[in-house]
Amino acid sequence: MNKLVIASRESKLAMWQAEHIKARLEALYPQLTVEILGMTTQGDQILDKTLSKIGGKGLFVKELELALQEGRADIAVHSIKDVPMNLPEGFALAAICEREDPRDALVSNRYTSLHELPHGAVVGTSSLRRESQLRARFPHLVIKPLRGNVQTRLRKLDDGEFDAIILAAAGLKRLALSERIRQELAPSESLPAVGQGALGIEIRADRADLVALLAPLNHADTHACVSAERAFSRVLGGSCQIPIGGFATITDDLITLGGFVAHPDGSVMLTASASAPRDYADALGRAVAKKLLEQDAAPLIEAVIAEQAGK
Ligand SMILES: NCc1[nH]cc(CCC(=O)O)c1CC(=O)O
Repeated sequence: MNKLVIASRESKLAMWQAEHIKARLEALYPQLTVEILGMTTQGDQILDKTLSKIGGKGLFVKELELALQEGRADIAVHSIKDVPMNLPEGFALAAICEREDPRDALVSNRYTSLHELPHGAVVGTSSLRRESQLRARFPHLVIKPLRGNVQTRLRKLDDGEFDAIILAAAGLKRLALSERIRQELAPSESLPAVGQGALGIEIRADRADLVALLAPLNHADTHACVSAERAFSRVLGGSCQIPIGGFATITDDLITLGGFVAHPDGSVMLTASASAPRDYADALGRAVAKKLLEQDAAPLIEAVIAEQAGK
């Protein structure tokens, strides 16, 4: 193989990620030419509705998968956070790359921490996960929807529409915008989204030729943690239609996974955690999900989905 095409969304962050993978592949394989095919997805076009109402994460990956299907591209680079827990038939994740900072970050032009935000302060986020955790701890804040790519969200903050916004630290760091971060939120304050901060490389499942080529991009520890998180979310039907978070760390080959599901208003917050050896990542994810189901997560999730559909 002497030429490889990467399918990517066209946002600055997605392009940074694609360029990053291109540079890594070219360093590994000096004879390989890597091109980037930028494309707009439905998720990028529909900005007036929250993701949970327009069909969720799949909208960011479908067009890229079509390019793989039709042979216009060989691999697709995604924020793994945006990749549905179940890939469509015929696709596979060939690598999960080393995680950037997994935390959520507070960005504001006036306040330097969540605790400083006064009664009635307006915080922008369209993530039900971020919203539920904020409302549970800070019921005096007003949460308003905020969509668009990272630059769009920062512009809306700077235009004065919000007192603060919450973004993933990883996206800001990759775009060299870390100076915008006022506070990194510890996982105990804002449990990250499943897969947050990690990149996933998707291929057509029949492209066995790519598996060995991409193997050096896989990061074993990140892969183990993200597998546990995704197995957890998969059991609970995780998507951006429900407030759900899952975050795993690994030390000495032992993975520790914490997860939650909640009501968007923060009135109910079910949490669970467990540890397991690295070879049992999927089983660990399922076990933590089972602990939540034992706390009656299923009727909560059902009620939340029904409420969201009615909005
Ligand atoms: N939902 C959009 C999205 N998908 C991936 C990232 C960047 C961080 C990452 O790689 O997880 C973001 C932006 C954000 O949540 O602030």
